[in-house]
Amino acid sequence: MKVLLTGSTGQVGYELARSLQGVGEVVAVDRSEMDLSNLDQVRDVIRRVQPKLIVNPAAYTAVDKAESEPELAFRINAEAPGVMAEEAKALGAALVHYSTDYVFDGSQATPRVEDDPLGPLNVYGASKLAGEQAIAAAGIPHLIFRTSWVYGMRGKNFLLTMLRLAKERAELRVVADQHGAPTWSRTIADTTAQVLSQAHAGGREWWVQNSGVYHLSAQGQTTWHEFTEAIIAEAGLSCKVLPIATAEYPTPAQRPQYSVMSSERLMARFCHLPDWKEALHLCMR
Ligand SMILES: NC(=O)C1=CN([C@@H]2O[C@H](COP(=O)(O)OP(=O)(O)OC[C@H]3O[C@@H](n4cnc5c(N)ncnc54)[C@H](OP(=O)(O)O)[C@@H]3O)[C@@H](O)[C@H]2O)C=CC1
Ligand SMILES: Cc1cn([C@H]2C[C@H](O)[C@@H](COP(=O)(O)OP(=O)(O)O[C@H]3O[C@@H](C)C(=O)[C@@H](O)[C@H]3O)O2)c(=O)[nH]c1=O
Ligand SMILES: [Mg+2]
Repeated sequence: MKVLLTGSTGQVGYELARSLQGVGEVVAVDRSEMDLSNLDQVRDVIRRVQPKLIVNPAAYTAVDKAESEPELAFRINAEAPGVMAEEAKALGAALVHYSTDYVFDGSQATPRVEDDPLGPLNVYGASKLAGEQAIAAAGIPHLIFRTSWVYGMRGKNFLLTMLRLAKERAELRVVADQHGAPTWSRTIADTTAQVLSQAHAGGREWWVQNSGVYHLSAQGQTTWHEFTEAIIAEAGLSCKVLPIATAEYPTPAQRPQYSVMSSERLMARFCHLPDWKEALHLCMR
């Protein structure tokens, strides 16, 4: 089976390029070959490759910058996935896509389930929600994995930022009133591969039964402050980490106060997900 993989230079895409090897023949394209802001090019590449499965971790992920580039964020995060869905429909292909905890407004302090009300607070979240909707509307076999606070040992992420800052500064000031679940890029890729091997075994009927949205986050919950303390401890560093309020760290984009998601649906149907601290330990080891 031919699999078209986007965003292979990103955190999740890099891991997927490895994890999907068992799923099929992977054709990985980067921005130079398929620029998601160029919708004609997205169409052309899919028509040329003719995949049976498209896996799309590529996205506009600069949360603060998106506030001043809403058109570009929507083109990449909403219109391009919409084009992928249309082309998948024409080819009889399935689409695997990724979304975010930032589709929730974070006003309720209990883990969100897939069908809970949505209400993104920022442009990035709104663009990702529009992408989900475009895919769902196409009526194709699809999986949308909503994940959160992604980190890993490569790419741009909070963990690497904090390790860098910890070496430059005597103390870090980090918000302690935003709650979420840090998720290792490798957990996302390996889980995707496991689900897809079940899909492969189940054939067409599997997609009819299982298409839809799934939360895919590490178990447990924390704050950016506590996550930073855990990173510093795992790295054996001794930098002080001061808890601050969101108001003390002003940013262009508003972020949800509580965006923990329940991954029970995914775990009940497919496989277990690790606790965030266990995964962090494995990642940093
Ligand atoms: N990062 C996070 O904390 C979270 C991410 N997600 C979602 O998970 C998915 C994977 O995210 P993650 O791997 O962390 O993202 P990264 O920011 O690590 O990677 C994004 C990828 O998208 C590519 N990309 C960006 N713009 C374009 C474009 N115009 N054309 C082609 N490729 C482009 C980047 O390419 P290049 O290297 O050229 O820039 C890169 O490969 C995304 O859907 C994201 O919305 C969900 C929750 C949290
Ligand atoms: C660097 C830094 C950040 N912060 C705060 C700012 C913010 O509220 C919080 C997280 O900062 P970041 O900008 O790294 O995180 P952010 O870009 O908001 O991360 C999000 O990215 C997108 C792509 C997602 O989909 C989300 O799930 C989430 O992972 O930490 C501090 O308090 N102190 C600091 O020194
Ligand atoms: Mg960021």
